[in-house]
Amino acid sequence: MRVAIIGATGYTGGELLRLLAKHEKIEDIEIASRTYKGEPLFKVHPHLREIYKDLTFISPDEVDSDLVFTATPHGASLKIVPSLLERGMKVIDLSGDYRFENLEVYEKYYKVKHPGLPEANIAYGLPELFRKEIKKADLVANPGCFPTGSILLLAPLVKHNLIEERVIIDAKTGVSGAGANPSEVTHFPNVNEDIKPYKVVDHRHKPEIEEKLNKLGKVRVSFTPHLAPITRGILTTAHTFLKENLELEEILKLYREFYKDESFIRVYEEIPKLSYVRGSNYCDIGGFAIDDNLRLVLFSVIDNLVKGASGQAIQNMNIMMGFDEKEGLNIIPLNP
Ligand SMILES: NC(=O)C1=CN([C@@H]2O[C@H](COP(=O)(O)OP(=O)(O)OC[C@H]3O[C@@H](n4cnc5c(N)ncnc54)[C@H](OP(=O)(O)O)[C@@H]3O)[C@@H](O)[C@H]2O)C=CC1
Ligand SMILES: CC(=O)N[C@@H](CCC(=O)OP(=O)(O)O)C(=O)O
Repeated sequence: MRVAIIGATGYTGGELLRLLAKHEKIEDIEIASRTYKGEPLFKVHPHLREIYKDLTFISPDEVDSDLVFTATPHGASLKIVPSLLERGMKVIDLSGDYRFENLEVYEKYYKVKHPGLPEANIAYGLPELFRKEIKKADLVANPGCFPTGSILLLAPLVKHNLIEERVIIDAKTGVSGAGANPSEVTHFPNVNEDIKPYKVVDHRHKPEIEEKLNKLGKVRVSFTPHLAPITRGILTTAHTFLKENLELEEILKLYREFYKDESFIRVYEEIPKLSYVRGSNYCDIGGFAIDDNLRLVLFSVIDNLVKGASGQAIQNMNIMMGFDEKEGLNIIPLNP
């Protein structure tokens, strides 16, 4: 199979290349960039030197593959994706441009005018919940990194109607979530030895989490992200209130049952740590605790560049193409 990556110079593009190098079904890869056309891959991704021989960047409009990963910023994907679909290519878009069914919500949070959804089978690419739709899709909207950790963390409780409508999600993210372009916010002295809340009530992942969880049950989401002095990883803490008293064992059993057939979800009693999933496609869920106000608190961890982006994109490709879902993703986490 022939795949292309547009935006291959970025962090998620580099991570796609790292993972695709071990994918048995990939015969050929095209890498596209506006700024590095004609340059060899290792100029941008020196860690991939010798792994891909003689691979050079082409221009995005030269791409001609069976499937294209658009690892481009929101707004840019809106301009690139429709013509790829028209030319008969399948697309997995890593931006937020095709994640929303309600385009008014997209426009409100992204401050970008949406031209409308293309005539194509579009699926939200969270395999654990939407595998059937992904199988039939021509265009998969790969989920945001925070939504991946948050939706997987809360789905069993919402689906089984066990919690009150309002939930609070507090998440800490690594700096690679902001992409490869440095900024004042991501400058080392501004991040190091500090933790900074940002977009405390209006982050664009709040409505994404809400729209998708509402397919399972009624829920209203409050979400606050924090930037932490780490490179990779998202730790998500959810505060929920149980409708009735439940034993922790019952909740753990419910989670194990809900995810029993899922290769990339691990459920356990202990509080999960970022290092348990670093570099891998796992989402670990654990640390369940209930206080005397019936607050149930629980945690998830993912690697934002893997399950939160490129690993999940490959999982989606595997489903779309009928490959083994784990192909290319048998990665053992890097602990510590
Ligand atoms: N980083 C993360 O953890 C996650 C990122 N995402 C999403 O994935 C997408 C890629 O993210 P990430 O790799 O971090 O971003 P980067 O900023 O690291 O890379 C994006 C790449 O897109 C290309 N690009 C930028 N603007 C345009 C444009 N107007 N037209 C065509 N190409 C363009 C650039 O390549 P060049 O200049 O060489 O053409 C750039 O290297 C984004 O939409 C992001 O929101 C989603 C989940 C997690
Ligand atoms: C640290 C940091 O800045 N993280 C980014 C994560 C966004 C992302 O990667 O997802 P989208 O594709 O939805 O933009 C943020 O909070 O906006």
